[in-house]
Amino acid sequence: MTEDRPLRVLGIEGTAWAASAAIYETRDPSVGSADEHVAIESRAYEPSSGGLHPREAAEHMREAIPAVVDWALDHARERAEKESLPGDAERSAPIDAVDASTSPRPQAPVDAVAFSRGPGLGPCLRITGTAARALAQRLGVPLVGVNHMLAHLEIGRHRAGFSDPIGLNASGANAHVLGYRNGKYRVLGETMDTGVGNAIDKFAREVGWSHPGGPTVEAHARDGEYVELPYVVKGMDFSFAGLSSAAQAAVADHPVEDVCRGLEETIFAMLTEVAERALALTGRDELVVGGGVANNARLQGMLEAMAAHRDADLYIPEPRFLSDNAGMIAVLGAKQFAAGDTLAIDESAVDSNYRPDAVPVTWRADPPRERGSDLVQGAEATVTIEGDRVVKERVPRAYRHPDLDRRLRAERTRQEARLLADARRAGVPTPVVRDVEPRAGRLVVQRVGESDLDRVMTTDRAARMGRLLAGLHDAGIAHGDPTVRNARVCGDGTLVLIDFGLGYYSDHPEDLAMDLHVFARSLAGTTDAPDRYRAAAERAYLGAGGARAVLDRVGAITGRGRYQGG
Ligand SMILES: C[C@@H](O)[C@H](NC(=O)OP(=O)(O)OC[C@H]1O[C@@H](n2cnc3c(N)ncnc32)[C@H](O)[C@@H]1O)C(=O)O
Ligand SMILES: Nc1ncnc2c1ncn2[C@@H]1O[C@H](COP(=O)(O)OP(=O)(O)OP(=O)(O)O)[C@@H](O)[C@H]1O
Ligand SMILES: [Fe+2]
Repeated sequence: MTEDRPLRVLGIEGTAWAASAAIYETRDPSVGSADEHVAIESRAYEPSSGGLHPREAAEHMREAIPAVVDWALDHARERAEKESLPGDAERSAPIDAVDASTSPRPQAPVDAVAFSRGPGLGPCLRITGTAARALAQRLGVPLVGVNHMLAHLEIGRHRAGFSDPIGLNASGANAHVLGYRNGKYRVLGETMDTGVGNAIDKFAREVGWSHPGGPTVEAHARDGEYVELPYVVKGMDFSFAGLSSAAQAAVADHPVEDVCRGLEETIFAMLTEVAERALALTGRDELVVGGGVANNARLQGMLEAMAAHRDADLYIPEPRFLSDNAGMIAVLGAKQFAAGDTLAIDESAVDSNYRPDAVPVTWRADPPRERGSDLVQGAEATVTIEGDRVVKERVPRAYRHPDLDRRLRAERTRQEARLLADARRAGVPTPVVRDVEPRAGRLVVQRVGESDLDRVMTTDRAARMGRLLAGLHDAGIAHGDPTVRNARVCGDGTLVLIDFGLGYYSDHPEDLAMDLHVFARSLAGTTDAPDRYRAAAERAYLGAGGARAVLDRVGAITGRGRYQGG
């Protein structure tokens, strides 16, 4: 902003439970700071019983949105009156003499109105959208449509001053890990079923606790002993459905405090693990977190321990920016407004399934891309090269409960050794296993290849990867994590598959399809021509026995990340 008066943006949030409005005032929305001005007013909807009822929530929005917006406008007017404006002639110009796109806020207290366009509950979104449109028109200022999920992460990037972090969204209706690349935020991993907050809230409701259950579960977990529950991570995707039902069943045999502890330990270890995998895959060293569940002290502690372990910078926004709030909408709205990313009223429809990776990112530049050092720091193991051997050690993870940690390290080491050998016998190139000590989490294998695939990706190599997966699947093995970092390229161009730690035996199309999905995801997160590589791999994969059925499932998985409210 070059003018001497600041930019002031009104944000409105109303996707599910929080009716919220905020005023963000700044001289430069590309630079955040801890003392910048963000004023937020929110009214929470409390369900009469059970979980969120969309109709009731919409009724709440109808009542509360006008009230919080009035509060925010009053606040903006007070701020505007305090501005010293020597010679600010345009402020008093009549509205119709000024082109709102070049010189906004002729008389209005704000320069733009930003609103949550989705994802969220349809009836709530429509009320919020209508309010935002009416207000922008009445004030004669532009309207900005904000993706709620990106707002959850951009507020952290903004306040931290990070340039290119990985983002972990831990909210009620969602759970995903995002990384920016070439104009879009790419989904690196996400829940295969419910949102993380919903999974916890559902368990809490079954136990008879009121909504939202997250804070109640947290309070009980503090006095609990860990109990084992299903831990499901596939590549960088994860699942909570089986976990929720197992936790409900476990209440019959264990004190509820213990089940709460098991639930938290398991769910948050899954989220921390995928966040770490995303950092390792993309070679980044900054992490931001967003969403209501990120209020949880145990999740925060796990992420802190993980980040410290790998020397990454972690930023957790203050609580008022974690749970749904209009402050994050106003801040991202201001960035979009400054980039000219505004909406025509007749193109401003809300979208209850608005995916974060569907948003063209107008407000930030591409960072310089380099993969730092050659030091090998996998997501879960330390890999040491000793001559023609590679020693892979699954070192204990301090963020995990010791019982869960022991179990995962031993299981994965044992399974990896078995699958490497079986794949090899089936004709799929893998390193020869020299030694395995599951309890120590230690595996010694033959050193293979000259480079990881991500560094030397070509269409031909993508096709080779497709053929290797076809061979593996014909042998009844799902790799579990076939990213571009888990294939090695030899001098003659052939590929060798490594890292079977998440692999398992299966011939279900859904499981096998996950492999192709994980590979495609990793292409989008690390290369510049993901669609071409993906097409080449899938074409080559057609050589596999049940290829058609598997490829059909891949399509279904890719389209799966829908908003699941309530
Ligand atoms: C689309 C939008 O409407 C939705 N918003 C949303 O879910 O509200 P949010 O404020 O981000 O998160 C609410 C969730 O956050 C959980 N939560 C709040 N405090 C918690 C705590 N201390 N521990 C665990 N969960 C907590 C609640 O139980 C609830 O499930 C979303 O972002 O997915
Ligand atoms: N047999 C091998 N020969 C040569 N290099 C290897 C071998 N095994 C592993 N590496 C190198 O070490 C890196 C990490 O190994 P691996 O993927 O097995 O560990 P990880 O911790 O499970 O990693 P991630 O979970 O991030 O994929 C590989 O990307 C590769 O560069
Ligand atoms: Fe949210």
